[in-house]
Amino acid sequence: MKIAVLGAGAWGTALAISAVRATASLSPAAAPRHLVSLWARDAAQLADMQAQRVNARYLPGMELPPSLLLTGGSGTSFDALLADQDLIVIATPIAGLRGMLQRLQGLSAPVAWLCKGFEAPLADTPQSSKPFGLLAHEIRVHAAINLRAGALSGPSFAQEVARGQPTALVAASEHAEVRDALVAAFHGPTLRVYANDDIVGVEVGGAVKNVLAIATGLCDGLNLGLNARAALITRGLTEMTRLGLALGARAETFTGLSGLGDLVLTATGDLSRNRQVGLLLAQGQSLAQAVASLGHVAEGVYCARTVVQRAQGLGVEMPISEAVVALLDGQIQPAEAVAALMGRDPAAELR
Ligand SMILES: NC(=O)c1ccc[n+]([C@@H]2O[C@H](COP(=O)([O-])OP(=O)(O)OC[C@H]3O[C@@H](n4cnc5c(N)ncnc54)[C@H](O)[C@@H]3O)[C@@H](O)[C@H]2O)c1
Ligand SMILES: O=P(O)(O)OC[C@H](O)CO
Repeated sequence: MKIAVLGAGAWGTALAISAVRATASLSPAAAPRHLVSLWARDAAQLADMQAQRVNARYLPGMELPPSLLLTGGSGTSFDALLADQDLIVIATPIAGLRGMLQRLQGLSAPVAWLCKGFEAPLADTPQSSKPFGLLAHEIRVHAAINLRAGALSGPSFAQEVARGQPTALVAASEHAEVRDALVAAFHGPTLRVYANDDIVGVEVGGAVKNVLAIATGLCDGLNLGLNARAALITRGLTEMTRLGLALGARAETFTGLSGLGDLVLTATGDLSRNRQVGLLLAQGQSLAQAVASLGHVAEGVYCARTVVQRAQGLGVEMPISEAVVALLDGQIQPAEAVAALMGRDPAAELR
């Protein structure tokens, strides 16, 4: 297959490396499985990657296979890159998705995005017509309705995928040919790709787990204990599921890779940028300091308010996400967030 990956951050680079690799062997000299192009927005970063054959800014220490084509630029060179691809993968944060989809309008190749989150509400849109930030598949409806597209999601740290460590992902789309293209592109000896047609559930899971990972990072940074962490993860899964069901998702998706799977990984794995934000806030850093020290996007910081707004609009209770928003907005201190959650009235576990 010919595959173009648009965005040379940590995750786009890792998946590009993975798609080139034909076997479990990490030898850069092995024959490539697919013809893969990695497109970088930043000219200086592109030049550096071409010179060093490493993405030192976003995925240091991982050699780029010789057959991986490194490219950049816009205008006709961008159009030429897209002209004859079998799959186009958008590897930007959700903030860049709308612009990318608009540039891809009219293409017939399947398109997939990797971002997990809700788009921030658009500043120039009247409150009355579109008050909430959107999930990625909702952005597609607004920006490029004719594209056949979907999401590649699930529990996956870029560094582990680039190293060829065993990982399972989920290819989500209402279009079977998009799911099939993602499986054909990425399923291999070290990466299993499952298909799911519940894109709403997969995207709610991927977005909300980032907010919950901030909460568990905070919990662990405050040394509240393993009981507290297990409680946060479990009750977090409940509130994620409630929002998903209200948005039209299927319940089973939340016990799958993009629900429980990604929540466990991100809430407990120190490679998570969202968890790191919680850990740094617990140390007394300001949100600005925590975000600046990461150097990578932590989507939960940007979408927590939208998660809560959409839940409130649907009458869905999300107390953990609400506490994260109050904390990120500086309305409460970490210890007060804990007190607010523990001080809630008794409730039935199942409602
Ligand atoms: N890193 C991971 O392990 C991982 C795994 C799964 C999913 N994701 C998701 O993938 C998305 C990208 O994450 P990442 O880790 O690669 O981020 P990153 O911070 O490592 O890199 C982001 C990349 O996107 C580019 N970019 C930023 N804004 C852009 C815009 N408006 N238009 C075009 N390009 C833009 C940057 O130049 C950079 O190359 C996020 O939504 C993240 O939640 C990441
Ligand atoms: O580093 P995070 O917190 O953005 O998480 C990365 C992936 O989404 C984990 O699946």
